[in-house]
Amino acid sequence: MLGDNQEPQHYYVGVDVGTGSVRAALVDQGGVLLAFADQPIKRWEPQFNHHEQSSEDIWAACCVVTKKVVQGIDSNQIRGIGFDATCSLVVLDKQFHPLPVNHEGDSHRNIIMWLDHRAVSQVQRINETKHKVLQYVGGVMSVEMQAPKLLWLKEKLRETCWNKAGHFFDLPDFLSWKATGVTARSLCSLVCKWTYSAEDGWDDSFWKMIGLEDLVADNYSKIGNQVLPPGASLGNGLTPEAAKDLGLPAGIAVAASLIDAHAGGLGVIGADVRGHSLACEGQPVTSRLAVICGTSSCHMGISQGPIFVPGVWGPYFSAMIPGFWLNEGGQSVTGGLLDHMVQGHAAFPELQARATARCQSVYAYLNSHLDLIKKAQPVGFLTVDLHVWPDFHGNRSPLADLTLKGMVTGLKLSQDLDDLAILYLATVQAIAFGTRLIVEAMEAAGHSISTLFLCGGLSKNPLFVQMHADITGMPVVLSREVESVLVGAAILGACASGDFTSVQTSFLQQTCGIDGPTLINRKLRYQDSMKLLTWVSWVASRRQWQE
Ligand SMILES: Nc1ncnc2c1ncn2[C@@H]1O[C@H](COP(=O)(O)OP(=O)(O)O)[C@@H](O)[C@H]1O
Ligand SMILES: O=C(CO)[C@H](O)[C@H](O)COP(=O)(O)O
Repeated sequence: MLGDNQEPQHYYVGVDVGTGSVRAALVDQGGVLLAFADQPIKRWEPQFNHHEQSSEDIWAACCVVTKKVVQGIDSNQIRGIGFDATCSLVVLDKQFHPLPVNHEGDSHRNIIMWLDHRAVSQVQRINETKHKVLQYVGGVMSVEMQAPKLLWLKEKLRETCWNKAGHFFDLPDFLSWKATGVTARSLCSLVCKWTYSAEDGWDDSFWKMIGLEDLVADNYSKIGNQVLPPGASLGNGLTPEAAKDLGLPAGIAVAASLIDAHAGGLGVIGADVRGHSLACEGQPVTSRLAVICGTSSCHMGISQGPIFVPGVWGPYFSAMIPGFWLNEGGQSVTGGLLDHMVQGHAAFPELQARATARCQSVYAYLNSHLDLIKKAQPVGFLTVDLHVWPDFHGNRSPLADLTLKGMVTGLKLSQDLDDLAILYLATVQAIAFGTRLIVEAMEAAGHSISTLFLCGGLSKNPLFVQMHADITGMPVVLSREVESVLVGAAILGACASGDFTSVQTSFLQQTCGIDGPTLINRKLRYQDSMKLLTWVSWVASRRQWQE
């Protein structure tokens, strides 16, 4: 029961749609996460580099997890809901029904996923235009953005998809439409993936130059001509139909969404770090780099003015934190690469059996196995002659080259569990070196970064976190709340509810306190510098060879 002076408790729901699963959380007005649920989602790869999903499957998963987290809660106390999602392309017809994005005509598969690389020829032609909008995506458009995918649909599926399409949504905007019936797009998705400018709006000449003039003729109604800042309240809130689906009251506030990496950035970048003797204490928030590590890793750095970093997406105005410019570095597969390397190894069945016997995840088992095999030797020595080049799915940043492939040097004939553990370590190190290259490119262009703030599934892996500290030489901060991406989504809902005036004044500060033990040793240790020297000379020789 509430005491006389006690305010009634308010709750917010955050929903995060990642590549592999959908998660939801119930968060209170102090930013504390009270309930969590997750649910896997389907994914199809009908041919190499084509990756598809289903918007109906994803919405159904959102409903399952939301119903779970609000169970037992008085629905009158739930004030708002926010969504974030991967920046995948959802295609619907004029009546909002799913349209196929594949040659098979399977309309269930109506999403071209963010990591889909089918539009290679289209993105090459877009980049050849050297249009000025490309300055705002790091100088080179990525095949993972929406314009090349739209062009692919027009060129390859004109009859079955393009001519019938009524609505192309970024997945975060699809979810807010599904919840409210409002087709307004978030500034975040349009600026980051669709070449929209927060200051100047759409650039007609770009769309005409790349052969998508029909979108202009239609006044952009298919891709968005009403744009709202993330966290803005949409329409009349949750529709009765969506409310029934989600198990929430109709009419509660629904926020304009964020892309998942941006929700993670919002969830961690404002952390209150006082009292931990960190370099960033007393420094501006622009000295922090949020690194959101899931299937991919995204490196989010903000600045007061625009900074143009070759090969790093942006600068994007107000796309993550209102009033700040954003640069977004990225590695297209990180968690996805670790899963690929580990699951594809001959010793994987043995690893799985041993991890299951100990009730551990395969990664926890591998980390303890590395502790055993390194014995008195420092961990960096284990990989002095084994190197991984991690661009198995091209290089997003800073080389911005989708044609790059992965590589492993130093392999032997043996394929036992020790070899698997060492290959896994070398892969983690290669990913961390990738982050270092991105940080160096951002700093060379004018960013001044002193501290990394990690979140996402990979931040639960202590080896991954430690290697990022060792290899970048920077302290790594982890939020007390592990599910920071969901906190970011809930911040949107809190903002839309009107209980807070902006995303900055929501419970950002309270939420992102840090734990003592999560502060990571910032010193490069000797063993790691051994690896550093060999890797850096290997990278240098590989670059020479490419040139
Ligand atoms: N407890 C854990 N320990 C180690 N790695 C983990 C753990 N949980 C998740 N991961 C890694 O994180 C990745 C998934 O992260 P997640 O944020 O859930 O991804 P997504 O948002 O892309 O669905 C997996 O590829 C896996 O490698
Ligand atoms: O490009 C993106 C963000 O800008 C993708 O949405 C993101 O990389 C995919 O996220 P995750 O790896 O967590 O599933």
